[in-house]
Amino acid sequence: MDRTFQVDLRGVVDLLSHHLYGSPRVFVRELLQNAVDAITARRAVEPDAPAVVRFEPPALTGDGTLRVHDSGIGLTEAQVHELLATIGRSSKRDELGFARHEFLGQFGIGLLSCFLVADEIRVTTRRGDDRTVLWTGYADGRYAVELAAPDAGRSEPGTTVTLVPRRDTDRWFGMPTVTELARLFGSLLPVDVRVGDVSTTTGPPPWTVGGSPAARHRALISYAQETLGFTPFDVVPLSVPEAGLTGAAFVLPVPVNPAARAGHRVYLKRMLLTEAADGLLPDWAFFAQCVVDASELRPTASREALYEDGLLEATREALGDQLRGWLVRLAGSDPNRLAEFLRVHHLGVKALALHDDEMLRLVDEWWPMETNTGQLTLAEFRQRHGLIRYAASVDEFRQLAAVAAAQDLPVVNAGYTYDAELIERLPALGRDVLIERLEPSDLTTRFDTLDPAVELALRPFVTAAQRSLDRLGCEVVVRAYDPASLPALYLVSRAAAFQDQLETTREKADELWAGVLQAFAASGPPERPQLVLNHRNPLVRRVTTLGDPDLVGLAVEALYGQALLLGHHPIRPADAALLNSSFLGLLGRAVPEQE
Ligand SMILES: Nc1ncnc2c1ncn2[C@@H]1O[C@H](COP(=O)(O)OP(=O)(O)OP(=O)(O)O)[C@@H](O)[C@H]1O
Repeated sequence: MDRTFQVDLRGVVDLLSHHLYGSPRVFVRELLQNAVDAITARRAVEPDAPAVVRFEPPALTGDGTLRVHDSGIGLTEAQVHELLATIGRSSKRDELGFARHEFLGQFGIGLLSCFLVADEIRVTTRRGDDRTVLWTGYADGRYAVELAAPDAGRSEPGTTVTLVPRRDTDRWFGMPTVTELARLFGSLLPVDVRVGDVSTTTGPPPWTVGGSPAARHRALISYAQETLGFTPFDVVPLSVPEAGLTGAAFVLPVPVNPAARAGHRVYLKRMLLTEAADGLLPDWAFFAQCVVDASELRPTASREALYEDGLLEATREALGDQLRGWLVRLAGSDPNRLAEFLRVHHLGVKALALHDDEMLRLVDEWWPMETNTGQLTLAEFRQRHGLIRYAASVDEFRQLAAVAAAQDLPVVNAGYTYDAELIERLPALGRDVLIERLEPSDLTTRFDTLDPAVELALRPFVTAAQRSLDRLGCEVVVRAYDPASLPALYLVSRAAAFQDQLETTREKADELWAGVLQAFAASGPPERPQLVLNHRNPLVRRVTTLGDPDLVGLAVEALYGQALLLGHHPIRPADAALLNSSFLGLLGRAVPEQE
């Protein structure tokens, strides 16, 4: 024999309150939604029927209950039995079980949310000229239906829902709370919602208000100030017809952490769904906060988030296109504003440019980068210098920018977040874009070698100098280069830097790991870092002519230490010890001994 499931209503209410809804406050929304749907249904057959919903909190009813009156379609006795007594039954789905387009509700559980705050729900309803029906439901699952006496029925069609508050839920029934919640959820609804005699609806969404575009823009700016709490950098109108979506994206006036962005305010059929929707815009668009109203997007059952489906995905893409279009238009019409925008949101735009050619072009053309020939956009840099040579870290740029400039070698500082990856992606924009990462050791090839006679004369000096730096794994070279004021430059090729790091790690690692790391070590003689002394520097010249080998050692060590410091190179313990001993040694020589 077939049997029917029994439902323990207390269990279901517990499920709703702890696992579905974020807060009991949703009962106001569900009541409002049912009233609006009932009005929609009535006006479909009776277009001139009144469209009023009125909340009466206990302060007005005087009997401790909250009542909500609507001028909706009402229910017949048969419908009361069918719809109110079965969880999950809804009049708002079609024969195939799909949510009907014109209604807010669809799941058939909304009324249950009232049990989050009430022990008893009474529905007094009249459909057309039918007798008024009274339905009373209790939190324990019992319900009763009766017909009102002919002279005690409602005077007009419509429904009144009465909630008898549960113990300890008073705070949800105060006049200010009910008013605030009615405003929050329903301020844009196309019906007149009142709490007592106070209207809580403000009319249509501000982005649909007629008038000139400039007036609408101003209205949206004040809307953002009042509702979102900031003055937007700009407002972008949004529209996605497939989703029945209209709205506006407010470009944030300050940088935001992409990971901690604020959600979007989403209305479905002009009823607030959430103030913190996720997934409405593509991730990269974290510089905008949207307020939208959509008729076709679906809510999750809790009505607190958007349901992730193909339509939401297509909508997200369309909204992304609209924001991208705004950016591109701004570049064309108001470059100064665009520069201002980039100053605030460059990180977001750059993150986007990693995958998007249009955005890459925007960065290429408009984002000023630090170079050793001043601030330039990459496009300007290419125009002036052809090849984009870049230092991939800020330290590398600092070490080499001035020296490279003196060798007429323009270099871009690509050490900031995303910059190196963006430059490496630039050739995607056109085959004529040439890029090259600066290799520090290449600089030496630009320095002038010395006259052979001079070189020969310097040999004893170089041998002495090399002896003192051998234990540090550094090679001493003498060249002539600009600027003459720079006595020495410490150059380390990327391969050598890697070997260096490997060596340090190997010293610290245990035997097993040291063996593993050994496998990475380059075969063949390692490329050594170089200390390139500048023969154009007067002090260096004097050092090269010193007769005392000890003093040569001290001087070269001091030059080595200074080159390390100037170039922001890492200082190893051996370097620090050397810096110390060379400084004290030189000081000892400079200060004559007292007899
Ligand atoms: N104020 C009202 N006037 C007329 N009918 C109502 C009213 N409130 C509820 N109903 C009827 O009761 C049914 C169940 O309501 P309930 O709020 O539980 O679900 P729903 O609105 O259909 O869907 P959802 O769970 O998405 O809100 C509704 O489909 C509607 O037919």
